[in-house]
Amino acid sequence: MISVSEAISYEHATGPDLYALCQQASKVRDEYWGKQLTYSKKVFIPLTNMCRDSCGYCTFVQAPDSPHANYMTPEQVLNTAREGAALDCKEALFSLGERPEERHQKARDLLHSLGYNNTLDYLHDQCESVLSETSLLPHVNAGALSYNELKQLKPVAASMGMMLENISNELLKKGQAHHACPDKTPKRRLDTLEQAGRLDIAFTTGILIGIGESWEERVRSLIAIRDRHLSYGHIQEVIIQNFRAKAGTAMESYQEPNLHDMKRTIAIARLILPNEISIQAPPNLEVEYGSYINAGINDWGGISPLTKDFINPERAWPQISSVTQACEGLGYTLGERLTIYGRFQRQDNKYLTSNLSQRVASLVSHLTRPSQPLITLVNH
Ligand SMILES: O=c1nc2n(C[C@H](O)[C@H](O)[C@H](O)CO)c3cc(O)ccc3cc-2c(=O)[nH]1
Ligand SMILES: C[C@H]1O[C@@H](n2cnc3c(N)ncnc32)[C@H](O)[C@@H]1O
Ligand code: MET
Ligand code: SF4
Repeated sequence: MISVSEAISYEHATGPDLYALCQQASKVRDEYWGKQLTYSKKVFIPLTNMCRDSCGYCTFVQAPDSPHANYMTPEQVLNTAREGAALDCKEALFSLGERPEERHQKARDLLHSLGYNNTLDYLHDQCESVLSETSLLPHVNAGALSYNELKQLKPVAASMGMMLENISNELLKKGQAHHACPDKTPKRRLDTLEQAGRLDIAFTTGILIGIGESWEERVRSLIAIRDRHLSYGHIQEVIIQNFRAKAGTAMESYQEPNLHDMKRTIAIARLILPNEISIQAPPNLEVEYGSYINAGINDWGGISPLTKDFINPERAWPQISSVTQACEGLGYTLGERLTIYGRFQRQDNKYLTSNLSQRVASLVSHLTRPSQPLITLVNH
């Protein structure tokens, strides 16, 4: 494992130094994960786009006076899930704004008309409905949650997630990405990781890069994730996500991270985090996403044949056949996985309630196998 000071020393690595770093990370990936990359075939369910936070980079959030500010109805949720199931999707990704009812009257009114006082109760029931009415497995990405909230959701979600974003307190200051965002304080985000660990929830997290943090803060954020995992063993994947500047946001003119920065961060993540944690980077936020492979990723995250990426709606998903080609060109195969990784799926284990465990087991047999048989060269 790489030391903190060595990781920090790679801040400006380019040329041969960056190449060597990526080679080292790829070797570690190949030894643990082999020559197969994965993705999860999913539908996106943006349950509500209202939020009490206002992150400087976000276009997902809608102000309450916007005609687009809404909650999806139970019918819309089920229709999306059913259409996804018909297209062979296995995951329903619930992604939503945080506690909008604590700030906006409109959110309270809409929730009341749906019969609820609280977004997370509504989320719980919509996950339950997807579970009982379709074959999809819910994955919940609802931001920072308390112990009791996570506990309430665990029986209706196969896995959950929340991007740590970054542990930098500097980002909370005026003019910075997380100013006046109560759910983006490093304290609340780290506490969510901790509570998910106590509850044995297979958990996805990650860092958003290029939002005003320093390289050292990026490294320290990865170490903070590693430390929570070393206590509980519950982190299944870490997403390295590149900030994309969006028109109309506070950060519309902010510099986006470049490909070198992404590769450097992916490679450092692979070397900092324990091998069993999957390293994921999205293929729709970078034209040259194929070069993430040689930096050490083993997963592309969710890809949808039906719904757009509502968080980055201007960035279309590549065709799955294109991702397959990118993998094969570098000697890798592409295979489908479930939202909960294999390591957490064993029957009767602590990560899944028994009904979820059965659902997971039956879906495993329907996964699309890798694109082509692996040809192994044997050295005598
Ligand atoms: O399509 C997206 N999927 C996102 N996903 C879903 C991801 O692509 C996978 O579907 C799941 O992680 C399942 O492994 C997230 C999941 C999390 O738990 C936390 C953050 C994200 C962020 C995104 C995102 O920006 N866009
Ligand atoms: C769900 C996740 O989406 C990410 N997210 C939100 N806005 C952007 C953006 N402009 N660019 C890239 N990622 C973004 C955040 O990391 C959030 O936690
Ligand atoms: N609001 C949650 C978060 O920021 C999830 C969706 S972000 C568009 O973590
Ligand atoms: S990124 Fe998430 S928490 Fe921040 S404003 Fe958007 S929806 Fe809200």
